[in-house]
Amino acid sequence: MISIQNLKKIFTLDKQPITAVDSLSLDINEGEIFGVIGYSGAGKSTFVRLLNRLEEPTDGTIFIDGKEMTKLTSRQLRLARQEIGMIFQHFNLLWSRTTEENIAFPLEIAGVPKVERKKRVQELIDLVGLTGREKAYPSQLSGGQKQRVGIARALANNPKVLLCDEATSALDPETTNSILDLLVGINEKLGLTIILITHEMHVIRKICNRVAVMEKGKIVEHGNVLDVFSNPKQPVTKKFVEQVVAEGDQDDSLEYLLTHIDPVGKVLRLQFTGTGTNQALISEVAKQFSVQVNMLQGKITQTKNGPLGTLTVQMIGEKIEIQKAESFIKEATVEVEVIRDDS
Ligand SMILES: Nc1ncnc2c1ncn2[C@@H]1O[C@H](COP(=O)(O)OP(=O)(O)OP(=O)(O)O)[C@@H](O)[C@H]1O
Repeated sequence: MISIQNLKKIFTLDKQPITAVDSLSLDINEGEIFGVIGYSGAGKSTFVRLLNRLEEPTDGTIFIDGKEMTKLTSRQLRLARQEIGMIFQHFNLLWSRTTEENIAFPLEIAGVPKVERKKRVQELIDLVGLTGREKAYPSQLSGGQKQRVGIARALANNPKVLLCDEATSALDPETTNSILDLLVGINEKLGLTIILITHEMHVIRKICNRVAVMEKGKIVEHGNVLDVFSNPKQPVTKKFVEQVVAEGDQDDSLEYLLTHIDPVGKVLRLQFTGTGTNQALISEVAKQFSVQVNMLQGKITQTKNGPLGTLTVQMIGEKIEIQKAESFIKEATVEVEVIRDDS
């Protein structure tokens, strides 16, 4: 759906060049939710604004749905932008217009006749869960409701792509989750390609299929969310991963725990990387084999593609039963590391 080659944006500030996006190349598939994560100043906003040419690229090419965005005339660009919706951190609503008037705005610009417009606005209001709030002004809406108006407005002209610029950063955690659920629902229902930029790992973990990590205008690492976060290579990626799987903290307390448990059985560290496993595994082990499972510590987080994290357990029982249980766990494609063997 989107193909970007060698994209570059250099701003000039006080006669000094600032490279905000640097030789960036990336392909984004149709229908996926693609996350871009990075710290403040990494170039995320500039990157996403280059996609619909809210910023003009200094160099490089951008193809969206087969159209070379960088080559479009201003009239062609206006039409192409109807196929690219965008939502913003601070919503960017028109404060003197009601919910329905805000949503109708892009339809008015596209020249959609009044009767059709009315019908479409009502459909969108129902889709984003704002039924009953049609006549409210933005000042009368909560943050989450304002973002719902922003989403409905972005979807008005049936875009193929939705760009989300820190769309949940101004919202509390609960509202963030409800907006993320709405985005997933829209992605599934409409088959829309979503590009979402954020500095929050939680957002990536919850809804993205793939992720790119940005630093100093470049993509330093990208791939499937589980692959990138179960095996982060760059220091910046490792820092983000620690937000959801704090392994460093765990090693110290494990050392302590190991000196305080009976030296029996086997201590295993199970690494969950999403491939066809779930937390029911442990209860299954306890049911099928004559072993006791003593949970020592763990941190498992759910991603869109399955669980990710580690669990450290002590297996107590006959040596042969422990071996059987260990093989069973390995078959479930969980990585197993023996931390201590007293069996
Ligand atoms: N219009 C502009 N003029 C000059 N420099 C700019 C402009 N817009 C962005 N920059 C610079 O480009 C770099 C990247 O900024 P950008 O806003 O894209 O980063 P970001 O990752 O989105 O960070 P944040 O989340 O803080 O916005 C920064 O050094 C910023 O100061």
